[in-house]
Amino acid sequence: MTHILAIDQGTTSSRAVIFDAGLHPVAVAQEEFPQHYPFSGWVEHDASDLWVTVAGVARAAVEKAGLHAGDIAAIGITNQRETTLLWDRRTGQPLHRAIVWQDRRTAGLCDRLRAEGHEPMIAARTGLLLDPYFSGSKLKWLLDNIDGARARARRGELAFGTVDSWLIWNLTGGRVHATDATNAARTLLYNIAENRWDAEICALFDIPMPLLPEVRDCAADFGMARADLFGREIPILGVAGDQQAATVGQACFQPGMMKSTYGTGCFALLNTGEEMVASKNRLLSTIAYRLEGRTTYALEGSIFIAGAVVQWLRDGLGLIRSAAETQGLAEAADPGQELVLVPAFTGLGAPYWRPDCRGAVFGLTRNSGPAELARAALESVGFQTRDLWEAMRADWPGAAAGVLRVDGGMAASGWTMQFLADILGAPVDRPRVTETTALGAGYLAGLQAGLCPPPGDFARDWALERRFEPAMAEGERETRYGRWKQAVKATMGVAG
Ligand SMILES: Nc1ncnc2c1ncn2[C@@H]1O[C@H](COP(=O)(O)OP(=O)(O)O)[C@@H](O)[C@H]1O
Ligand SMILES: O=P(O)(O)OC[C@H](O)CO
Repeated sequence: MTHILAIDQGTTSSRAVIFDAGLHPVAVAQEEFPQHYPFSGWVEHDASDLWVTVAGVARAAVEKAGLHAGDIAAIGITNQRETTLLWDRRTGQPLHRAIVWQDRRTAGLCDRLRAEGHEPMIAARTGLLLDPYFSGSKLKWLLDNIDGARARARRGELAFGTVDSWLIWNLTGGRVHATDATNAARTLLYNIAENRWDAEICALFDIPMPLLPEVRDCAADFGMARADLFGREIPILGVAGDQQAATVGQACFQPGMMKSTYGTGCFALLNTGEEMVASKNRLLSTIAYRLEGRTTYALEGSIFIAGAVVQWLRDGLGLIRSAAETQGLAEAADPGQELVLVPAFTGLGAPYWRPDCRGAVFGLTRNSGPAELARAALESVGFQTRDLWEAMRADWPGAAAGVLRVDGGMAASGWTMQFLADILGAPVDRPRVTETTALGAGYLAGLQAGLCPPPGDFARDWALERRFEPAMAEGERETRYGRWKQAVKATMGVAG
Protein backbone atom coordinates (compact mmCIF):
# COMPACT_ATOMS: atom_id res chain seq x y z
CA MET A 1 0.00 0.00 0.00
CA THR A 2 2.00 2.85 -1.38
CA HIS A 3 -0.39 5.66 -2.26
CA ILE A 4 -2.79 8.16 -0.70
CA LEU A 5 -6.11 9.37 -2.07
CA ALA A 6 -6.81 13.04 -1.25
CA ILE A 7 -10.36 14.29 -1.79
CA ASP A 8 -10.80 18.06 -2.18
CA GLN A 9 -14.46 19.01 -2.18
CA GLY A 10 -14.48 22.71 -3.20
CA THR A 11 -17.08 25.39 -3.86
CA THR A 12 -17.28 24.90 -7.59
CA SER A 13 -15.81 21.45 -8.17
CA SER A 14 -14.79 18.20 -6.54
CA ARG A 15 -11.25 16.99 -7.10
CA ALA A 16 -9.32 13.88 -6.19
CA VAL A 17 -5.54 13.61 -6.25
CA ILE A 18 -3.48 10.45 -5.85
CA PHE A 19 -0.12 10.98 -4.16
CA ASP A 20 2.71 8.49 -3.98
CA ALA A 21 4.46 7.85 -0.66
CA GLY A 22 6.83 10.79 -1.37
CA LEU A 23 3.73 13.00 -1.72
CA HIS A 24 4.19 13.57 -5.44
CA PRO A 25 0.89 13.89 -7.29
CA VAL A 26 0.47 11.06 -9.80
CA ALA A 27 -3.16 11.47 -10.97
CA VAL A 28 -5.92 14.05 -10.72
CA ALA A 29 -9.63 13.91 -11.52
CA GLN A 30 -12.03 16.84 -11.28
CA GLU A 31 -15.74 17.44 -11.79
CA GLU A 32 -17.78 20.63 -11.54
CA PHE A 33 -21.34 20.64 -10.21
CA PRO A 34 -24.23 23.14 -10.44
CA GLN A 35 -24.59 26.15 -8.18
CA HIS A 36 -28.11 27.10 -7.12
CA TYR A 37 -29.10 30.74 -6.46
CA PRO A 38 -32.79 30.57 -5.44
CA PHE A 39 -32.92 34.22 -4.33
CA SER A 40 -30.53 37.17 -4.34
CA GLY A 41 -27.75 36.46 -1.82
CA TRP A 42 -28.70 32.78 -1.44
CA VAL A 43 -26.28 30.05 -2.59
CA GLU A 44 -27.05 26.33 -2.36
CA HIS A 45 -25.51 23.02 -3.43
CA ASP A 46 -27.35 19.80 -3.92
CA ALA A 47 -26.03 17.51 -1.17
CA SER A 48 -26.18 14.53 -3.50
CA ASP A 49 -24.11 16.42 -6.13
CA LEU A 50 -21.36 16.86 -3.55
CA TRP A 51 -21.32 13.17 -2.71
CA VAL A 52 -21.80 11.81 -6.24
CA THR A 53 -19.03 13.98 -7.74
CA VAL A 54 -16.67 13.05 -4.91
CA ALA A 55 -17.33 9.33 -5.34
CA GLY A 56 -16.88 9.74 -9.11
CA VAL A 57 -13.60 11.66 -9.05
CA ALA A 58 -12.17 9.44 -6.31
CA ARG A 59 -12.73 6.32 -8.39
CA ALA A 60 -11.56 8.06 -11.57
CA ALA A 61 -8.29 9.21 -9.95
CA VAL A 62 -7.47 5.70 -8.71
CA GLU A 63 -8.13 4.36 -12.20
CA LYS A 64 -6.10 7.13 -13.93
CA ALA A 65 -3.16 6.34 -11.67
CA GLY A 66 -3.40 2.73 -12.85
CA LEU A 67 -3.89 1.60 -9.26
CA HIS A 68 -6.30 -0.63 -7.34
CA ALA A 69 -7.91 -0.06 -3.97
CA GLY A 70 -5.28 -2.37 -2.51
CA ASP A 71 -2.60 0.20 -3.38
CA ILE A 72 -4.30 3.00 -1.42
CA ALA A 73 -3.16 3.17 2.19
CA ALA A 74 -5.45 5.97 3.29
CA ILE A 75 -7.96 8.62 2.30
CA GLY A 76 -7.57 12.28 3.28
CA ILE A 77 -10.49 14.71 3.01
CA THR A 78 -10.43 18.47 2.66
CA ASN A 79 -13.42 20.64 1.90
CA GLN A 80 -15.09 23.98 1.37
CA ARG A 81 -15.74 25.11 4.92
CA GLU A 82 -18.85 26.37 6.78
CA THR A 83 -21.28 24.98 4.17
CA THR A 84 -24.10 23.46 6.18
CA LEU A 85 -25.97 20.16 5.76
CA LEU A 86 -28.73 18.44 7.68
CA TRP A 87 -29.77 14.83 7.07
CA ASP A 88 -31.83 11.96 8.43
CA ARG A 89 -29.70 9.50 10.38
CA ARG A 90 -31.92 6.55 9.46
CA THR A 91 -32.22 7.05 5.70
CA GLY A 92 -29.17 9.25 5.08
CA GLN A 93 -31.43 11.58 3.08
CA PRO A 94 -30.69 15.34 3.26
CA LEU A 95 -33.60 17.48 4.50
CA HIS A 96 -32.61 20.45 2.34
CA ARG A 97 -29.98 21.56 -0.12
CA ALA A 98 -26.63 22.48 1.50
CA ILE A 99 -26.47 26.18 2.44
CA VAL A 100 -23.14 27.39 1.05
CA TRP A 101 -20.62 29.53 2.95
CA GLN A 102 -21.27 32.47 0.56
CA ASP A 103 -25.01 32.49 1.41
CA ARG A 104 -26.16 35.70 3.15
CA ARG A 105 -29.76 34.74 4.05
CA THR A 106 -29.11 34.91 7.78
CA ALA A 107 -27.67 38.46 7.77
CA GLY A 108 -30.77 39.77 9.59
CA LEU A 109 -30.52 37.16 12.33
CA CYS A 110 -26.82 37.93 12.82
CA ASP A 111 -27.59 41.66 13.00
CA ARG A 112 -30.25 41.01 15.67
CA LEU A 113 -27.94 38.86 17.81
CA ARG A 114 -25.20 41.50 17.47
CA ALA A 115 -27.61 44.25 18.53
CA GLU A 116 -28.52 42.13 21.56
CA GLY A 117 -24.84 42.20 22.55
CA HIS A 118 -23.90 38.54 22.01
CA GLU A 119 -20.90 39.09 19.72
CA PRO A 120 -18.14 39.55 22.34
CA MET A 121 -19.03 36.29 24.09
CA ILE A 122 -19.21 34.40 20.77
CA ALA A 123 -15.94 35.91 19.52
CA ALA A 124 -14.10 35.05 22.74
CA ARG A 125 -15.16 31.40 22.58
CA THR A 126 -15.26 30.63 18.85
CA GLY A 127 -12.73 33.15 17.50
CA LEU A 128 -15.36 34.16 14.91
CA LEU A 129 -17.79 37.03 14.38
CA LEU A 130 -21.56 37.13 14.09
CA ASP A 131 -21.63 36.85 10.31
CA PRO A 132 -23.81 34.72 8.02
CA TYR A 133 -20.57 33.19 6.61
CA PHE A 134 -20.39 30.62 9.45
CA SER A 135 -22.56 27.51 9.90
CA GLY A 136 -24.39 28.33 13.16
CA SER A 137 -26.96 30.76 11.80
CA LYS A 138 -27.42 28.62 8.67
CA LEU A 139 -28.25 25.57 10.81
CA LYS A 140 -30.70 27.62 12.85
CA TRP A 141 -32.35 28.72 9.59
CA LEU A 142 -32.78 25.08 8.53
CA LEU A 143 -34.29 24.12 11.89
CA ASP A 144 -36.60 27.16 11.81
CA ASN A 145 -37.77 26.58 8.25
CA ILE A 146 -38.15 22.82 7.84
CA ASP A 147 -41.35 21.52 9.40
CA GLY A 148 -40.74 19.40 12.47
CA ALA A 149 -36.94 19.48 12.09
CA ARG A 150 -36.17 20.87 15.54
CA ALA A 151 -38.34 18.30 17.33
CA ARG A 152 -36.75 15.52 15.29
CA ALA A 153 -33.30 16.94 16.06
CA ARG A 154 -34.10 16.84 19.79
CA ARG A 155 -35.07 13.18 19.46
CA GLY A 156 -31.66 12.48 17.90
CA GLU A 157 -33.11 11.54 14.50
CA LEU A 158 -31.11 14.09 12.49
CA ALA A 159 -27.45 14.84 11.85
CA PHE A 160 -25.79 18.18 11.12
CA GLY A 161 -22.51 18.36 9.33
CA THR A 162 -20.14 20.48 7.32
CA VAL A 163 -19.11 18.95 3.99
CA ASP A 164 -16.40 16.74 5.55
CA SER A 165 -18.96 15.10 7.86
CA TRP A 166 -21.37 14.55 4.99
CA LEU A 167 -18.63 12.85 2.97
CA ILE A 168 -17.43 10.73 5.90
CA TRP A 169 -21.03 9.67 6.56
CA ASN A 170 -21.49 8.59 2.95
CA LEU A 171 -18.07 7.01 2.56
CA THR A 172 -18.62 4.91 5.68
CA GLY A 173 -22.21 4.01 4.80
CA GLY A 174 -23.61 5.97 7.75
CA ARG A 175 -21.37 4.31 10.32
CA VAL A 176 -19.43 7.45 11.34
CA HIS A 177 -20.76 10.92 12.21
CA ALA A 178 -17.58 12.91 12.83
CA THR A 179 -15.71 16.04 11.90
CA ASP A 180 -12.23 17.39 12.62
CA ALA A 181 -11.27 20.31 14.86
CA THR A 182 -10.64 22.74 11.96
CA ASN A 183 -14.07 22.25 10.44
CA ALA A 184 -15.75 22.37 13.85
CA ALA A 185 -13.94 25.68 14.41
CA ARG A 186 -15.92 27.24 11.51
CA THR A 187 -19.40 26.44 12.79
CA LEU A 188 -19.74 29.26 15.37
CA LEU A 189 -20.82 26.53 17.81
CA TYR A 190 -17.40 25.24 18.83
CA ASN A 191 -15.35 26.64 21.69
CA ILE A 192 -11.83 26.67 20.23
CA ALA A 193 -10.15 27.60 23.51
CA GLU A 194 -11.58 24.56 25.32
CA ASN A 195 -12.00 22.26 22.32
CA ARG A 196 -15.67 21.36 22.86
CA TRP A 197 -19.09 22.18 21.46
CA ASP A 198 -20.42 25.18 23.37
CA ALA A 199 -23.77 24.42 25.05
CA GLU A 200 -24.53 28.08 25.75
CA ILE A 201 -24.03 29.15 22.12
CA CYS A 202 -26.05 26.16 20.91
CA ALA A 203 -28.85 27.27 23.25
CA LEU A 204 -28.65 30.82 21.89
CA PHE A 205 -29.19 29.49 18.35
CA ASP A 206 -31.72 26.92 19.64
CA ILE A 207 -29.64 24.09 18.21
CA PRO A 208 -30.19 20.67 19.87
CA MET A 209 -26.79 19.18 20.67
CA PRO A 210 -27.66 15.59 19.59
CA LEU A 211 -27.29 16.96 16.03
CA LEU A 212 -23.57 17.57 16.37
CA PRO A 213 -20.78 15.30 15.06
CA GLU A 214 -17.94 13.98 17.19
CA VAL A 215 -14.81 16.13 16.84
CA ARG A 216 -11.50 14.36 16.14
CA ASP A 217 -7.89 15.41 15.46
CA CYS A 218 -6.91 16.20 11.86
CA ALA A 219 -4.83 13.01 11.64
CA ALA A 220 -7.10 10.37 13.19
CA ASP A 221 -9.26 7.36 12.45
CA PHE A 222 -12.47 8.51 10.70
CA GLY A 223 -13.66 5.00 9.82
CA MET A 224 -13.51 2.80 6.75
CA ALA A 225 -14.74 3.77 3.29
CA ARG A 226 -17.22 1.12 2.13
CA ALA A 227 -15.82 -1.85 0.24
CA ASP A 228 -18.39 -1.51 -2.55
CA LEU A 229 -17.03 1.96 -3.46
CA PHE A 230 -13.47 0.96 -4.30
CA GLY A 231 -13.45 -2.83 -4.25
CA ARG A 232 -12.13 -3.03 -0.70
CA GLU A 233 -12.35 -0.95 2.47
CA ILE A 234 -9.92 1.98 2.75
CA PRO A 235 -9.35 3.86 6.03
CA ILE A 236 -10.10 7.61 6.20
CA LEU A 237 -7.19 8.96 8.22
CA GLY A 238 -6.94 12.71 7.59
CA VAL A 239 -9.47 15.58 7.57
CA ALA A 240 -9.11 19.39 7.50
CA GLY A 241 -10.97 22.39 6.10
CA ASP A 242 -9.46 23.47 2.79
CA GLN A 243 -7.69 26.60 4.04
CA GLN A 244 -6.23 24.73 6.99
CA ALA A 245 -5.19 21.86 4.71
CA ALA A 246 -3.40 24.42 2.51
CA THR A 247 -1.63 25.74 5.62
CA VAL A 248 -0.40 22.20 6.29
CA GLY A 249 0.41 21.64 2.60
CA GLN A 250 2.48 24.86 2.65
CA ALA A 251 4.28 23.50 5.73
CA CYS A 252 3.44 26.61 7.77
CA PHE A 253 4.17 24.76 11.00
CA GLN A 254 6.15 27.49 12.76
CA PRO A 255 4.54 30.45 14.54
CA GLY A 256 4.82 33.52 12.29
CA MET A 257 4.53 31.56 9.04
CA MET A 258 1.73 32.67 6.75
CA LYS A 259 0.07 31.38 3.60
CA SER A 260 -2.49 32.92 1.31
CA THR A 261 -4.60 30.88 -1.10
CA TYR A 262 -5.96 32.63 -4.22
CA GLY A 263 -8.93 30.72 -5.59
CA THR A 264 -12.44 32.14 -5.96
CA GLY A 265 -11.79 34.04 -2.75
CA CYS A 266 -8.57 34.56 -0.81
CA PHE A 267 -7.88 33.14 2.61
CA ALA A 268 -4.73 34.09 4.51
CA LEU A 269 -3.73 32.11 7.60
CA LEU A 270 -0.97 33.10 10.00
CA ASN A 271 0.27 30.38 12.37
CA THR A 272 0.19 31.77 15.95
CA GLY A 273 1.37 28.54 17.60
CA GLU A 274 -0.30 27.39 20.80
CA GLU A 275 -1.53 30.90 21.44
CA MET A 276 -5.12 31.72 20.52
CA VAL A 277 -4.73 35.38 19.57
CA ALA A 278 -7.87 37.47 19.97
CA SER A 279 -7.94 39.89 17.04
CA LYS A 280 -8.50 43.57 17.70
CA ASN A 281 -8.74 44.19 13.95
CA ARG A 282 -11.64 41.98 12.99
CA LEU A 283 -9.63 39.02 11.82
CA LEU A 284 -10.72 35.54 12.85
CA SER A 285 -8.99 33.26 15.32
CA THR A 286 -9.21 29.71 14.18
CA ILE A 287 -7.69 26.26 14.58
CA ALA A 288 -4.87 25.73 12.07
CA TYR A 289 -4.67 22.01 12.90
CA ARG A 290 -4.95 19.66 15.85
CA LEU A 291 -2.46 16.80 16.02
CA GLU A 292 -2.19 14.30 18.88
CA GLY A 293 -4.62 16.39 20.90
CA ARG A 294 -2.48 19.54 20.61
CA THR A 295 -4.08 22.55 19.00
CA THR A 296 -2.17 25.01 16.84
CA TYR A 297 -4.03 28.27 16.28
CA ALA A 298 -4.06 30.77 13.42
CA LEU A 299 -5.26 34.23 12.64
CA GLU A 300 -7.30 34.20 9.46
CA GLY A 301 -8.27 36.90 6.99
CA SER A 302 -11.06 35.86 4.62
CA ILE A 303 -11.66 37.80 1.39
CA PHE A 304 -14.67 36.73 -0.63
CA ILE A 305 -13.56 37.91 -4.09
CA ALA A 306 -10.09 37.20 -5.52
CA GLY A 307 -10.00 34.99 -8.65
CA ALA A 308 -13.74 35.66 -8.94
CA VAL A 309 -12.90 39.19 -10.12
CA VAL A 310 -11.09 37.61 -13.08
CA GLN A 311 -14.10 35.36 -13.71
CA TRP A 312 -16.20 38.53 -13.79
CA LEU A 313 -13.93 40.08 -16.44
CA ARG A 314 -14.39 36.90 -18.47
CA ASP A 315 -18.02 35.88 -17.88
CA GLY A 316 -19.65 39.13 -16.77
CA LEU A 317 -17.95 41.66 -19.05
CA GLY A 318 -16.63 39.40 -21.80
CA LEU A 319 -13.30 41.29 -21.81
CA ILE A 320 -11.16 38.16 -21.86
CA ARG A 321 -11.58 34.56 -22.96
CA SER A 322 -9.22 33.04 -20.42
CA ALA A 323 -7.95 34.13 -17.00
CA ALA A 324 -4.33 34.11 -18.23
CA GLU A 325 -5.08 36.95 -20.70
CA THR A 326 -5.25 39.39 -17.78
CA GLN A 327 -1.45 39.33 -17.58
CA GLY A 328 -0.97 40.81 -21.09
CA LEU A 329 -3.71 43.37 -20.48
CA ALA A 330 -2.24 44.50 -17.17
CA GLU A 331 1.19 44.90 -18.78
CA ALA A 332 -0.33 47.00 -21.58
CA ALA A 333 -2.38 49.25 -19.28
CA ASP A 334 -1.74 53.00 -19.36
CA PRO A 335 0.54 53.79 -16.39
CA GLY A 336 -0.93 57.31 -16.26
CA GLN A 337 -4.37 56.07 -15.24
CA GLU A 338 -5.05 55.14 -11.66
CA LEU A 339 -8.19 53.06 -11.64
CA VAL A 340 -9.10 51.45 -8.31
CA LEU A 341 -11.58 48.58 -8.33
CA VAL A 342 -13.20 47.54 -5.03
CA PRO A 343 -14.61 44.09 -5.80
CA ALA A 344 -17.26 44.02 -3.08
CA PHE A 345 -19.59 41.94 -5.28
CA THR A 346 -20.92 39.99 -2.30
CA GLY A 347 -20.01 42.51 0.38
CA LEU A 348 -16.62 42.94 2.02
CA GLY A 349 -15.07 40.27 4.24
CA ALA A 350 -12.12 40.79 6.59
CA PRO A 351 -11.27 43.20 8.04
CA TYR A 352 -14.39 45.22 7.13
CA TRP A 353 -17.22 42.65 7.41
CA ARG A 354 -19.77 44.64 5.45
CA PRO A 355 -22.25 42.23 3.80
CA ASP A 356 -24.25 45.25 2.58
CA CYS A 357 -21.45 46.79 0.43
CA ARG A 358 -21.33 46.38 -3.34
CA GLY A 359 -18.44 46.92 -5.78
CA ALA A 360 -17.14 50.18 -7.23
CA VAL A 361 -14.57 51.52 -9.71
CA PHE A 362 -12.82 54.84 -9.08
CA GLY A 363 -10.78 57.01 -11.45
CA LEU A 364 -12.50 56.16 -14.75
CA THR A 365 -11.61 58.41 -17.69
CA ARG A 366 -12.69 58.51 -21.33
CA ASN A 367 -9.54 56.52 -22.12
CA SER A 368 -10.12 53.77 -19.60
CA GLY A 369 -10.51 50.43 -21.31
CA PRO A 370 -10.20 46.68 -20.80
CA ALA A 371 -6.47 46.89 -20.03
CA GLU A 372 -6.87 49.42 -17.20
CA LEU A 373 -9.85 47.52 -15.80
CA ALA A 374 -7.96 44.22 -15.89
CA ARG A 375 -4.97 45.79 -14.13
CA ALA A 376 -7.25 47.26 -11.45
CA ALA A 377 -8.89 43.85 -10.99
CA LEU A 378 -5.56 42.11 -10.42
CA GLU A 379 -4.37 44.91 -8.15
CA SER A 380 -7.51 44.62 -6.01
CA VAL A 381 -6.28 41.21 -4.92
CA GLY A 382 -2.99 42.70 -3.75
CA PHE A 383 -4.64 45.59 -1.95
CA GLN A 384 -7.06 43.31 -0.13
CA THR A 385 -4.17 41.11 0.98
CA ARG A 386 -2.34 44.21 2.25
CA ASP A 387 -5.40 44.99 4.40
CA LEU A 388 -5.10 41.54 5.99
CA TRP A 389 -1.32 41.85 6.32
CA GLU A 390 -1.70 45.17 8.16
CA ALA A 391 -4.36 43.74 10.49
CA MET A 392 -2.21 40.69 11.26
CA ARG A 393 0.85 42.76 12.07
CA ALA A 394 -1.21 45.01 14.31
CA ASP A 395 -2.75 42.01 16.10
CA TRP A 396 0.35 39.97 16.71
CA PRO A 397 3.98 41.07 16.82
CA GLY A 398 5.12 37.61 15.69
CA ALA A 399 3.74 38.44 12.23
CA ALA A 400 6.17 41.29 11.63
CA ALA A 401 8.96 39.44 9.88
CA GLY A 402 6.80 37.99 7.19
CA VAL A 403 7.27 36.17 3.98
CA LEU A 404 4.02 35.19 2.30
CA ARG A 405 3.60 31.70 0.82
CA VAL A 406 1.01 31.69 -1.96
CA ASP A 407 -1.01 29.03 -3.76
CA GLY A 408 -4.37 28.50 -5.50
CA GLY A 409 -5.32 28.99 -9.16
CA MET A 410 -4.61 32.72 -9.23
CA ALA A 411 -1.08 32.28 -7.87
CA ALA A 412 -0.31 31.24 -11.46
CA SER A 413 -0.53 34.93 -12.38
CA GLY A 414 3.06 36.19 -12.16
CA TRP A 415 1.92 39.79 -12.65
CA THR A 416 -0.46 39.56 -9.69
CA MET A 417 2.15 37.93 -7.46
CA GLN A 418 4.72 40.63 -8.32
CA PHE A 419 2.20 43.36 -7.54
CA LEU A 420 1.41 41.56 -4.28
CA ALA A 421 5.10 41.62 -3.27
CA ASP A 422 5.31 45.29 -4.30
CA ILE A 423 2.28 46.40 -2.32
CA LEU A 424 3.16 44.34 0.76
CA GLY A 425 6.80 45.38 0.64
CA ALA A 426 7.64 41.76 1.45
CA PRO A 427 8.74 38.66 -0.48
CA VAL A 428 6.09 36.35 -1.90
CA ASP A 429 7.04 32.68 -2.28
CA ARG A 430 5.33 30.38 -4.74
CA PRO A 431 6.01 26.67 -4.13
CA ARG A 432 6.68 24.02 -6.72
CA VAL A 433 3.56 22.06 -5.71
CA THR A 434 0.59 24.43 -5.90
CA GLU A 435 -1.93 21.63 -5.17
CA THR A 436 -1.35 22.53 -1.53
CA THR A 437 -4.90 21.88 -0.33
CA ALA A 438 -4.95 18.29 -1.53
CA LEU A 439 -1.33 17.91 -0.46
CA GLY A 440 -2.22 18.95 3.09
CA ALA A 441 -5.08 16.45 3.28
CA GLY A 442 -2.88 13.76 1.76
CA TYR A 443 -0.11 14.49 4.24
CA LEU A 444 -2.47 14.29 7.24
CA ALA A 445 -3.76 10.92 6.06
CA GLY A 446 -0.24 9.71 5.28
CA LEU A 447 0.99 10.83 8.69
CA GLN A 448 -1.70 8.83 10.44
CA ALA A 449 -1.04 5.85 8.17
CA GLY A 450 2.65 5.92 9.09
CA LEU A 451 3.64 6.57 5.44
CA CYS A 452 4.68 10.21 5.86
CA PRO A 453 7.34 11.75 8.11
CA PRO A 454 6.61 14.08 11.06
CA PRO A 455 5.88 17.77 10.30
CA GLY A 456 9.51 18.94 10.65
CA ASP A 457 10.75 16.53 7.97
CA PHE A 458 7.79 17.28 5.71
CA ALA A 459 8.57 21.00 6.03
CA ARG A 460 12.14 20.41 4.81
CA ASP A 461 10.72 18.98 1.56
CA TRP A 462 8.76 22.17 0.79
CA ALA A 463 10.33 23.50 -2.41
CA LEU A 464 10.31 27.01 -3.81
CA GLU A 465 9.38 27.50 -7.46
CA ARG A 466 9.80 31.30 -7.52
CA ARG A 467 10.31 34.16 -5.07
CA PHE A 468 8.78 37.54 -5.98
CA GLU A 469 10.83 40.34 -4.39
CA PRO A 470 9.27 43.75 -3.79
CA ALA A 471 10.47 46.24 -6.39
CA MET A 472 8.15 49.24 -5.84
CA ALA A 473 9.54 52.34 -4.16
CA GLU A 474 8.29 52.90 -0.61
CA GLY A 475 6.68 56.26 -1.46
CA GLU A 476 4.71 54.88 -4.36
CA ARG A 477 3.65 51.86 -2.33
CA GLU A 478 2.18 53.98 0.42
CA THR A 479 0.51 56.47 -1.96
CA ARG A 480 -1.16 53.68 -3.86
CA TYR A 481 -2.27 51.86 -0.71
CA GLY A 482 -3.63 55.16 0.63
CA ARG A 483 -5.78 55.54 -2.50
CA TRP A 484 -7.13 52.01 -2.00
CA LYS A 485 -8.07 52.80 1.62
CA GLN A 486 -9.92 55.92 0.43
CA ALA A 487 -11.72 53.93 -2.26
CA VAL A 488 -12.87 51.32 0.29
CA LYS A 489 -14.04 54.05 2.64
CA ALA A 490 -16.04 55.71 -0.12
CA THR A 491 -17.56 52.36 -1.15
CA MET A 492 -18.65 51.67 2.41
CA GLY A 493 -20.02 55.19 2.63
CA VAL A 494 -22.27 54.63 -0.38
CA ALA A 495 -23.58 51.40 1.16
CA GLY A 496 -24.71 53.06 4.27
N1 LIG B 1 -3.41 32.98 -14.93
C1 LIG B 1 -4.37 33.47 -14.13
N2 LIG B 1 -4.47 34.80 -13.91
C2 LIG B 1 -5.43 35.32 -13.10
N3 LIG B 1 -6.35 34.55 -12.45
C3 LIG B 1 -6.30 33.23 -12.64
C4 LIG B 1 -5.32 32.62 -13.47
N4 LIG B 1 -5.53 31.28 -13.46
C5 LIG B 1 -6.60 31.07 -12.65
N5 LIG B 1 -7.07 32.24 -12.16
C6 LIG B 1 -8.22 32.41 -11.24
O1 LIG B 1 -8.09 31.46 -10.19
C7 LIG B 1 -9.36 30.94 -9.83
C8 LIG B 1 -9.33 29.43 -9.82
O2 LIG B 1 -8.52 28.98 -8.78
P1 LIG B 1 -8.88 27.66 -7.95
O3 LIG B 1 -7.80 27.52 -6.93
O4 LIG B 1 -9.10 26.53 -8.90
O5 LIG B 1 -10.25 28.14 -7.30
P2 LIG B 1 -11.42 27.42 -6.42
O6 LIG B 1 -10.77 26.30 -5.67
O7 LIG B 1 -11.95 28.50 -5.52
O8 LIG B 1 -12.47 26.97 -7.40
C9 LIG B 1 -10.37 31.44 -10.81
O9 LIG B 1 -11.19 32.39 -10.18
C10 LIG B 1 -9.54 32.09 -11.92
O10 LIG B 1 -10.18 33.26 -12.38
O1 LIG C 1 -13.81 25.99 -2.04
P1 LIG C 1 -12.93 27.21 -1.93
O2 LIG C 1 -11.52 26.96 -2.34
O3 LIG C 1 -13.55 28.38 -2.63
O4 LIG C 1 -12.83 27.59 -0.34
C1 LIG C 1 -13.92 27.97 0.38
C2 LIG C 1 -13.54 28.29 1.84
O5 LIG C 1 -13.23 27.16 2.58
C3 LIG C 1 -14.67 29.03 2.48
O6 LIG C 1 -14.35 29.39 3.80
